[in-house]
Amino acid sequence: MSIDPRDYAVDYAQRMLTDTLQSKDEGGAFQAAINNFLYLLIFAIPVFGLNDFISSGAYVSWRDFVSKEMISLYLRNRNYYKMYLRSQESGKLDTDEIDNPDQRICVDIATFCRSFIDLFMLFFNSFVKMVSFVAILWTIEPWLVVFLGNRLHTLMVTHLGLKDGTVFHLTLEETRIKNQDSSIVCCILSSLSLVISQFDSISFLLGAGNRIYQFDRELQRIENDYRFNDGPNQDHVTEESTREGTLHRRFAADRSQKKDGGGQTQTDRIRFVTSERVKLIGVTVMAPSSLKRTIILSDVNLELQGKQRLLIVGRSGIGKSSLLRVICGLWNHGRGTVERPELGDMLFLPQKPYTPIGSLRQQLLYPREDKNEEHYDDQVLEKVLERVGLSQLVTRHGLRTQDLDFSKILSVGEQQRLAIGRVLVIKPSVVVMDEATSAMDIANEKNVYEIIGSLRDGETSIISVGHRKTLVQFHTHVLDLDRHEKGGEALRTMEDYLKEHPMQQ
Ligand SMILES: Nc1ncnc2c1ncn2[C@@H]1O[C@H](COP(=O)(O)OP(=O)(O)OP(=O)(O)O)[C@@H](O)[C@H]1O
Repeated sequence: MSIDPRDYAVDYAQRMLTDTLQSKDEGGAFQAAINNFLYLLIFAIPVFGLNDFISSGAYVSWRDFVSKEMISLYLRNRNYYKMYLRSQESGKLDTDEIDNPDQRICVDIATFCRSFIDLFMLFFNSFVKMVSFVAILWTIEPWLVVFLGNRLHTLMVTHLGLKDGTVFHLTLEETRIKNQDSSIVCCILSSLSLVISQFDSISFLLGAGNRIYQFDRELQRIENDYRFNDGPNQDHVTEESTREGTLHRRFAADRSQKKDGGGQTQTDRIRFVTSERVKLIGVTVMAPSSLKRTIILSDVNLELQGKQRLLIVGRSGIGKSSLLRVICGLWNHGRGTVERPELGDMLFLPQKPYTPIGSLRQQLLYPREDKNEEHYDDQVLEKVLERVGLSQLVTRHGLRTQDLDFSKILSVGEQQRLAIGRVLVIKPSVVVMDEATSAMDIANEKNVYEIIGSLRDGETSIISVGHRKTLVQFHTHVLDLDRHEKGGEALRTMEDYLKEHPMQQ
């Protein structure tokens, strides 16, 4: 059953024409009907056009706003990476696994906004139409409204089991009213049965809404963890705390005890302090399981000066990646203090870089926020790509032209070089690399370390984890976690380390 008001307007005009033809154009009624038809067109075209314009405009603006908010929350404070880690831990933690975050942002928000606006317009139009038709009916015969009220109830029930045509005939026969009245009955009936006819759209709306709600709730949870455990308040904790600071810490302590059923205390959180250099003081790293606190590494001490490049080595599973996550503020489970620059001044490069769907330019600017984007010149970015050996990508895809899923287009080695391009854009004071060159050939790996070594006049510190022997030549110091496990001095110069491990050369 059609419920588009345009159909009813056309039906109404057609019926007027038919009536005048049936009455054999008494008194120039046909000409009047033609004129009415023309007036209706002149009035209806802009009104219906405006209706579409407003609903499409509302959809685009709303979708744009919600998507930007979600993207900003997703990318802020490395939330995307924390979400990825949480999803891996979901078997061990009481968290929901959030699948396909990109799809939730791209598709679910669009589906939700579109369905909501379409349904809203539909219900609104139907409501207005029903009220106006009831009013028309009232002007024809007031008793019809009361009579039809009772009949409509029966027809609504019948409608569930009958085809539209049958309902139409039933309506005609039962009410024994004129053509106009019967079409009014159909209108009212279709308005009332809207929820049934729109059942699919309502299901889509609820499904998409639920997926967005889950995603948002998980992001808020991660964001709260950041605010109370890794965030700026915690970074600048001093003994002479303000009232606000005291409250924040008390809240964080209450919260962590509540969350871990009292099994974890405030002392099971690593303290972060902003500093120019990376320094670890008595850092113990724990696995983020809510049930059992397994210690991965205990009492690690380390101080890294500018120009120093640290390679973290040790057997598989000893805790190299976990230590990097702690340094970058992705994990805070454990004890001790981590001093490090502001997170915005550090760049963490995992083995498989995150490539949000977008243009080549957006890949390079990630994780910089949108508002800073225009600050970067296209030519500068093209030079960056040239330096990491990816200038052919500009010819192939353009810098701004296409939104692409680069994780499917580029090889892992190329994605890793793209991530190095981000280092050139951001020029951080500390670069943390977790097997970030593992898929590159030797020449590209050498080029990458030379590039990072040349940043900030060589003042950029590097902390790497990797198993390849070739990495030794690019680092000045080694943190040997195997030695640390045996109780020996873990931090040594590369020279000393190589005396003991000549095979690594
Ligand atoms: N989310 C987690 N929850 C519980 N345990 C974890 C979690 N992530 C890592 N672990 C455990 O912590 C230990 C250290 O893991 P990590 O990834 O840091 O080792 P790694 O030295 O980097 O290993 P590899 O060289 O193989 O990459 C491992 O025993 C691992 O199983």
